[in-house]
Amino acid sequence: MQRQESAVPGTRPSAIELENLSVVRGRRLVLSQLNARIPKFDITTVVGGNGAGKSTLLGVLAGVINVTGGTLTRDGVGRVAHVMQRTDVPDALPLTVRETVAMGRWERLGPWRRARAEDRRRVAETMAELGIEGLADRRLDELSGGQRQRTLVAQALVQDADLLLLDEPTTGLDAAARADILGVLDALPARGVTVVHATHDPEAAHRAGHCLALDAGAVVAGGTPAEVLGPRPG
Ligand SMILES: Nc1ncnc2c1ncn2[C@@H]1O[C@H](COP(=O)(O)OP(=O)(O)OP(=O)(O)O)[C@@H](O)[C@H]1O
Repeated sequence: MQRQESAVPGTRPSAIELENLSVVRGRRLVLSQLNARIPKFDITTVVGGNGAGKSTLLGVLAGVINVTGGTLTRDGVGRVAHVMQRTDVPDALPLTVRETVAMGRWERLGPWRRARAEDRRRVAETMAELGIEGLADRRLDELSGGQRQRTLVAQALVQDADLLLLDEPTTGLDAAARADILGVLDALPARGVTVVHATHDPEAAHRAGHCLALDAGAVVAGGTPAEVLGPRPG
C-alpha cells in the first residue's frame, strides 16, 4: 500500500502540492496517482531506483513535462532553475565557463541582453562559491566531469530562482566536488530558495528537511529523511 503525504500542522507551508498526479510518456504510465508536497524554503530529496520516476517528477515541477491527470498547485514559486542529469547536457558547446554561467542571467536581461554590473557580480560570486573562478576562461569541452557539473550548478544558482531542481548533481564526482556542491545547497533555504534534489547518494539524501521515496512511478514514502530512509549512514 502507498503511504501518501498530507501536510501536518506545524510543518512548513507547501511551495508545491501534487494531487493524484499522473504522467504518460510515450505509451507508458511513468507517474501514477502521485500525491506529494514540496515544503517551502527547505530541501526535499527524491530517492528511488533507476526508472522510478525521479527525473520525470523534476520535469513536471520544472513545467517541461506535461501532466496527464491530477493537479499541481504552486504557492510563491516564480522563477524555476533546473540542473538536468549531466548525461542530458551536450558538453561540446564552444562556450567558456564564464559564458555558460552568465547564460543563467539571460532571462533577467533587457531586450539588448546587456549584462549590468549586478549580473557580472552575481556570475563572479557564484563561480567563487563553486570554486570554478580559476576556470572562467576555459571551454566546457576542456573540463573534467566534476568541473562541468560545478559549472552547471553555478548556471542554475545565478538565476536566483525561487525553486531549484537538481537531478543527481553529485553522481560520479570526487569527495571534494560533492562536498562543495552539497555545502552550497545546504545554504539555500536560508536565502529563501526551495530545493528539490534527486539523488542515489544516501548521505546526500539525508541532508534535507523532507524526503520523497518513489517506486515504479508512485510515492511510497514521504516525510523527514530519517522517517523515509532510516538512520543516517555513518
Ligand atoms: N521520453 C520517454 N518516453 C517513454 N518513457 C520514458 C521516457 N522518459 C522516461 N521514460 C520512462 O519513464 C520511467 C521513469 O524514468 P525517469 O527517468 O523519470 O526515472 P529516474 O527515477 O529518474 O531514473 P534514473 O535513476 O535511472 O535516472 C522509466 O521507466 C523510463 O523508461
